[in-house]
This record gives sequence, structure tokens and C-alpha cells, in this order.
Amino acid sequence: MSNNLDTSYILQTSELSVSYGKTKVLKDISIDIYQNKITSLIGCSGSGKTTFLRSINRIDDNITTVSGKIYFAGLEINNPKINVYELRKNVGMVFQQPNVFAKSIYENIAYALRYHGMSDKDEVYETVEKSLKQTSLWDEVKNNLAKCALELSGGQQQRLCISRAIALKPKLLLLDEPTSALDPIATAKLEETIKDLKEKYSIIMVTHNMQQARRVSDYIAFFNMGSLIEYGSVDDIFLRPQISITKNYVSGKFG
Ligand SMILES: Nc1ncnc2c1ncn2[C@@H]1O[C@H](COP(=O)(O)OP(=O)(O)OP(=O)(O)O)[C@@H](O)[C@H]1O
Repeated sequence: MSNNLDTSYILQTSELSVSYGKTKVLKDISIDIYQNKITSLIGCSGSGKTTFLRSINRIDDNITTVSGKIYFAGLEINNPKINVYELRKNVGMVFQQPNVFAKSIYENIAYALRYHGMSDKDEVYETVEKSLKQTSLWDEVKNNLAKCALELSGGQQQRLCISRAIALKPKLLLLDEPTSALDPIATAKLEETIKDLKEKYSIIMVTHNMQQARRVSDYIAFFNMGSLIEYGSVDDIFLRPQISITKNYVSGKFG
């Protein structure tokens, strides 16, 4: 991490290490993640990508030991004074499997808004509509907002999960393999949504799909066995990798 906290970065880590019990699975990760860009984390299974994501909104507080620093929007997130509830509002997370609630499409978003303190009915409705439009789901569901979200297709459910996350106006969106459960058409649609969202949000996405990483990302971070091996622009990593293991991974020689 650079010496000064820089506002062009949404997230900076300095020598971040994370252990489950005695096993250290992330080792001294120092990285500066840019605002309003899409940064993809790539690497073999077990290299620590998801652990990195989860440490940013402190989901695993009870099962991990963390050392080093994580600065989100300039604040050190593991400081005891940090309000974890506020942090999670500002750092939205979308998981591999869409986790919609067994409620109506409308309620999936409205519930989250009310939970976080929005009480005005008109404001809730407007925010639901706006967040569904931002993921291009509005036109597909606007006449069926009372339908149970579980009846949507997998791709629609995933876009609903993203709508729910962005309805809370997070500064950072974490996407953990968001298209891994989707077919190619739903994947293409979700990739378009993700690219549109970077106008307003900073995004960190885990993906195993190298074509997707190339299509969608501005920056790529390559992890291997808990270490950050190489980090750079999408062209730096795919066309001019500096480290042979990165080159072998992105060219499909292992992984
Ligand atoms: N809850 C947990 N308890 C103990 N070990 C865990 C836990 N979650 C992950 N690990 C271990 O931490 C290491 C990193 O896992 P992680 O899920 O972060 O990797 P990953 O790069 O995201 O993998 P994948 O691409 O398969 O999702 C692995 O060795 C994994 O077994």
C-alpha cells in the first residue's frame, strides 16, 4: 500500500493476513483497489480469493484471525470503533448462489430498505424501482412485483440480489463468482449489468472464467496459495504478465 491514503482508491490493504485456526490462508496482501473500476480476483481454487472478499465486510469475524490493515474509504475497518452494521451497508456482497428470500420480488428489496431505516412508502417504492432498473430487471418484473422471487430464473434472481445490494447505495460491491450458476445468456446479461454499475460503484469480483475476467475487468489481481502474485490492468495481466506463474495461469497451463 502507498504511504498516503489516496481518495482514488476505495480499498487499500497493507500486509493483510487471515487465518482459520492455525492455518494462514491469506499472506501479507498489500493492494490498492481503484474507485469506480471493476477489479477481478483470479486464481486456483483455494488461493484465498473468497477469504479476501469476506474479510472486507467482516462476515467471518467469528472464525478468522486477521492481521495487517484494511482501509475502506480511508477508514481502518478492523478498528474496534468501526460500526460493522454501517460497514456492511456500505459494502454490498453478492454470493455465488443467488440468495433471494422466499418473499415477493418487491419485498426482497423493500425489506432490506426498511431494515436499514427507510420508512417512507413512496421512497421505498422509488428505490425499489430504481434499483431494479439499474440491473435491467425492471421491465421483466414490473407487472409481477408481488410474485415470489423464488419463481424467477437463476439469472433474474442474481440480478435481484444485486438490486437488493445496490438499493442500499453501497460504496463498494463484492461479487463472488456471480455468474457461476448461470447459463451463457444469463451470464452475458449479468456481465452487461456489472459493466453498467461501475459508473456508480466500485466492484471487486471473484471469477474463475478467464474470458469473463478479460471482458469485464479494468484491473486483475492474481492470487496463488494465499499470496497476491501480480496485480495490474487487464492488459498488463493478460498480455504482459511479469511473473511466469501468472502467465501460465492466464494461458490455461494450470488452474
Ligand atoms: N470456513 C473455513 N474454515 C476453514 N478453512 C477455510 C474456510 N473457508 C475457507 N477455508 C480455507 O481457506 C483457503 C482459501 O479458501 P478460499 O475459499 O478463500 O479460496 P478461493 O480462492 O476463493 O477458492 P475457490 O475458487 O474454490 O472459491 C482454502 O484452503 C480453504 O479450505
